Amino acid sequence: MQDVVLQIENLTKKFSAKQSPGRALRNALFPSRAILDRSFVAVDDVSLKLSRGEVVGIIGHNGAGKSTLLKMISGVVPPTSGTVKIQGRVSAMLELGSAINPEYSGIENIYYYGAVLGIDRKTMKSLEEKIIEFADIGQHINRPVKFYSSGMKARLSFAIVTSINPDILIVDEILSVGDAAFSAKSAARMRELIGSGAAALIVSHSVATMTSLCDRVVWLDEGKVVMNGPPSEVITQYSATMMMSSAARKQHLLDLISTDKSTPKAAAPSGKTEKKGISEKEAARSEPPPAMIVNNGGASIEAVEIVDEKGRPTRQLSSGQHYTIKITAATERVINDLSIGLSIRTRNGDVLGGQIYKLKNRKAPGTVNVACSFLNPIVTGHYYLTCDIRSDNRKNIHHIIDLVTPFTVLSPPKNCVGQIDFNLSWSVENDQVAKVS
Ligand SMILES: Nc1ncnc2c1ncn2[C@@H]1O[C@H](COP(=O)(O)OP(=O)(O)OP(=O)(O)O)[C@@H](O)[C@H]1O
Repeated sequence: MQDVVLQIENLTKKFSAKQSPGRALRNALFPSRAILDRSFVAVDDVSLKLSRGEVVGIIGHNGAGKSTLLKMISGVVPPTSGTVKIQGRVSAMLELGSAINPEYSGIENIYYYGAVLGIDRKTMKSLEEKIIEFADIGQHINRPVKFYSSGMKARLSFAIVTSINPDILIVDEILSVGDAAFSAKSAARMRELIGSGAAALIVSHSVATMTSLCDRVVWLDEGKVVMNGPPSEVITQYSATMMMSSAARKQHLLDLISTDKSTPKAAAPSGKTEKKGISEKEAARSEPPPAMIVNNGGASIEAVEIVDEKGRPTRQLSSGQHYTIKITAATERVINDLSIGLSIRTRNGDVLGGQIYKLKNRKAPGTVNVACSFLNPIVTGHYYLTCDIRSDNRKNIHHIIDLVTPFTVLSPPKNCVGQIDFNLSWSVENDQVAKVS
């Protein structure tokens, strides 16, 4: 297929676990009981295709092999076996700041990073102004990068790697490093590149990034592809394993890997997925699926949505405005002492706040619509809702849905720091001016 810009086949990376000096001495003293070096497989027989105009996300727990895979594709780490075929120019932003020289200034790094990407000085000179404008770090551009914050490094690196109009853009966890405004700007720049025919491979731990940017998501675990398919399906399964015990998780992953190999839809995911006339990316952006964690039956959360003051569903909130979270719950039988729990979670999974609402005893099965209104105190950022329904003084869990209804708060600048506007009321109580004699 001529649109394929990246094709990797059976890619494997083995690292050999280094012997510690203590182990070497022990082995020399007791050769019959020597513990030999064991090689460790970081990426295990991965095959993948990437076509023009496609954004593929890679998710997986820490140590799953995501970065090693990107490094092999970028040519930084040689594979142990397998092949990588690339059509066109690759521009990679790997571990934050890894291609940046900390002793050089931002400007000098434009040329240094350019050289790493194989771009000559003259071309980088013509891009310098554009890069500085996108990075938008003011006078810091003239200071050595060793004094930069991680957000500044991300801004500079992203500005450089996207300036050269690559055919394949490879980005490792950048979009969660910068602030909300920079994340939005980076996402827009990425869409612009994709619109002009590039393809992108991104690693992120952010479910929001995956659902809003990607056409397809590849889930890696212990170096193996567990699933490769539409973001909604992969993220739902991935999120579901998060709360499982390690034994249950292992079994679940084995089931998924075997299903993935035998299911053509999941195993051969090249090209875009269409869903009722709109792309999966659009579908996921407008209505991300619930990531179900626990479903013990009896009662369930059927829907969670945020509406503005006029009752319009929204995912773009502003600080200081009134919103209502509408929850639809259903009960299958008579259950007393039912309560609904609602919390707002950050993109890292931390709970920003939440509350429990006790429902009146229900005499028959049915549906109940609950609304909770609030004056939004959040200033900026990306968030999710987690909602549950429980009984018996919260001890009996019927249903938990996690990481649903992602929303963004982008408010006009105020004199606030942090995520919450406490709406502080300031006054001067005593202002004595020393008399000048
Ligand atoms: N140079 C190396 N030598 C030995 N082991 C390595 C090396 N690089 C990575 N590994 C190991 O390979 C495995 C995969 O690492 P990798 O960085 O690719 O994971 P990851 O999915 O990107 O993790 P994270 O989400 O934490 O960044 C890990 O167990 C890591 O310790």
